[in-house]
Amino acid sequence: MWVASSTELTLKPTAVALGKFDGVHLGHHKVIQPILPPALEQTRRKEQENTPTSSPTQPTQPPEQTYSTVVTFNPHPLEFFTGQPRPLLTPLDEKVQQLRSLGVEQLVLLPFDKELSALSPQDFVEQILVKQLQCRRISVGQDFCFGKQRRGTAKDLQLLAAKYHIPVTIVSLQTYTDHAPTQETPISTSLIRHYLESGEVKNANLLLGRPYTLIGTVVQGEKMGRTIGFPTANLQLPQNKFIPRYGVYAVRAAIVSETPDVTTPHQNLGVMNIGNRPTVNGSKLSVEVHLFDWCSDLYGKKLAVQLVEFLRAEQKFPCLEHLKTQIQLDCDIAREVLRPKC
Ligand SMILES: Cc1cc2nc3c(=O)[nH]c(=O)nc-3n(C[C@H](O)[C@H](O)[C@H](O)COP(=O)(O)O)c2cc1C
Ligand SMILES: Nc1ncnc2c1ncn2[C@@H]1O[C@H](COP(=O)(O)OP(=O)(O)O)[C@@H](O)[C@H]1O
Repeated sequence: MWVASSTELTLKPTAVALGKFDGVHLGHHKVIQPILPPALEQTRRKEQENTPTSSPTQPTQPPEQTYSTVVTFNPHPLEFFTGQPRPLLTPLDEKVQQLRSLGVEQLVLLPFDKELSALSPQDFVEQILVKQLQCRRISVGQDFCFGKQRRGTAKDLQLLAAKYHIPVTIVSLQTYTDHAPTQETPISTSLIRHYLESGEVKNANLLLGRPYTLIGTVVQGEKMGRTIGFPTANLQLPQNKFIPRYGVYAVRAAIVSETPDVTTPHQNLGVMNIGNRPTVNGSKLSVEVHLFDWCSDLYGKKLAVQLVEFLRAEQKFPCLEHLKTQIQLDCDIAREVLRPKC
């Protein structure tokens, strides 16, 4: 997938899905769907790529090729306006990986600055979408707002783009059925963040359409884990990764290459602790995983850890012996949680 940090570097013409897409959740999938080339078209393109010269059987006038493009803002507009770094469900690398798996060909990161934030809805359409991105088709969510002070709505976009004969698909908010009595709740990034903050991992995973995943490089810790019989791989996460509720989780993990593939099976089962380790008077955040049935070195490797279930809050134990007993219990519970159910 091509990642462009400006419109000059963009492959054109484009079919564009617009939004922030943090999390790339099930609602986002629906917004992205209309800009993806149909399966048949994808096959044709692949065939063309493999054919060195044009063959007489090819259609004489193939439809114009557009690049399926997700257009988003960098930094996140909230970060720009508040000056506060915003932790993300999917930092850039993970977002790229998720979009690629959906079949998106290009990600454009529009530099969100004073100039861009001051564009009127009309100027945004004319300058960015029409002139710079050569947009042929657009898809947005129903609640999409754009232009200066978020004045433009999805309907406005539809009207403005119609002047240039650009069709705009407005995707209604995807909902999921919450607890009884069946209540339809819109899927949103903020709801997923709420679930993760409160340890409701299963709900978060349901809305994401996949498990929430922490991807990081294994770094050295204080080498205490091995002394209590539970070595833990300490993960260094991207600085802006959203951290879920502190505590202990049942997890599935995979050792991944530099560019992790979403299809990598997460075969290694284990337990993860997220917190500051009050028992050993730790003061900074540590994210560490103990893998079951594993005994070799992981330093420097990249691990992708899927959160499956929140087991308990982090506690301060009176001594390491008590912590050790509790971790053994955590492992037993996690094995049960992770056991394939028939
Ligand atoms: C499953 C699990 C549960 C843990 N629970 C706690 C806890 O409740 N309180 C705490 O202070 N530390 C907890 N820890 C963190 C340990 O204190 C930590 O693994 C140990 O200090 C070793 O750290 P090291 O990897 O830097 O050597 C937990 C670790 C694991 C793997
Ligand atoms: N089952 C296991 N789970 C996690 N890490 C393991 C395991 N077995 C061996 N290791 C290795 O041991 C290291 C963790 O040992 P530990 O004593 O906790 O040291 P550190 O404090 O550096 O994390 C991991 O980084 C990894 O290289």
